Amino acid sequence: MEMIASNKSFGGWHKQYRHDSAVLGCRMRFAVYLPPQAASGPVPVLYWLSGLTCSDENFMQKAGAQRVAAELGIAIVAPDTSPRGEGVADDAGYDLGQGAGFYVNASEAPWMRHYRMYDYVSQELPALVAAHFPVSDRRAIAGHSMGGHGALMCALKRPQDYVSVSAFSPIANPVNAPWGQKAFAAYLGADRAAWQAWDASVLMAAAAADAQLPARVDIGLADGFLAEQLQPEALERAAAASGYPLQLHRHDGYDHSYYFIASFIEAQLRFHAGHLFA
Ligand SMILES: N[C@@H](CCC(=O)N[C@@H](CS)C(=O)NCC(=O)O)C(=O)O
Repeated sequence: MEMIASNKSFGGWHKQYRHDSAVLGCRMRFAVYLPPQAASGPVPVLYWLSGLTCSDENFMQKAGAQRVAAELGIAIVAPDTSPRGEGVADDAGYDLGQGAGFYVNASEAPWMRHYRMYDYVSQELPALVAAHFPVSDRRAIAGHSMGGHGALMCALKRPQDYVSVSAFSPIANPVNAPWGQKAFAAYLGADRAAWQAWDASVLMAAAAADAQLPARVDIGLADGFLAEQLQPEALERAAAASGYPLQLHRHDGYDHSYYFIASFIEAQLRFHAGHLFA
């Protein structure tokens, strides 16, 4: 692991690293924010999964999360959104291939060789972070859009690994949305039965009572992707079906951008703190 950037921020440190991922079979970059409290002992950690076209940098540069993370004493880890590199399969579209890994493990050629983002964000990266940084085993997960869905999916598939989950503008039901259908057809194949295990609304509707985590979702009502791609009502129906403790907040006038995320990241961080420090 090689450190490639280090910036002091609100008394803590933003750092970027490169490492060779065994799971993805390529060199990856990720970012960490370490709050000042990390200098004197282990701190809980929030994983942030970004949306289409993003890298580890969008959240760290645009969300303005460092001030509140420093106050609360929460580390934040932001991975990239796909495997990367010249030898890694790609597509000309912004919504498939590099920058658009959808946090699934691909089963189809040519994607299956590198696109194993679920295993990367839920297992390889947390193990690497635990080995190199002063973090406790209290872990939460959050994300935006494709990454909002990824966060919900990770929390639903591995509830034992997290204490809480949140999302901004998630693609709530990808098996029924154009972005999700395009990506899942490529990564998982034509058989839609195989897609179900990677859809947060499908998983939430079936979540057993003892596998449910506190969940907060924030949606902007002026988000141009809301009706066609995001479909938050699918998640609401799923939560109602299983009794899942989902808090869905709708915000008038906000769009899909980081201006929206920056406006409510404090609320999401305080939500997670209530569980990370419980
Ligand atoms: N480029 C796409 C949208 C991509 C997009 O909105 N990406 C979101 C995540 S889904 C994002 O966070 N973009 C990067 C940024 O705003 O920093 C389009 O124009 O339709």
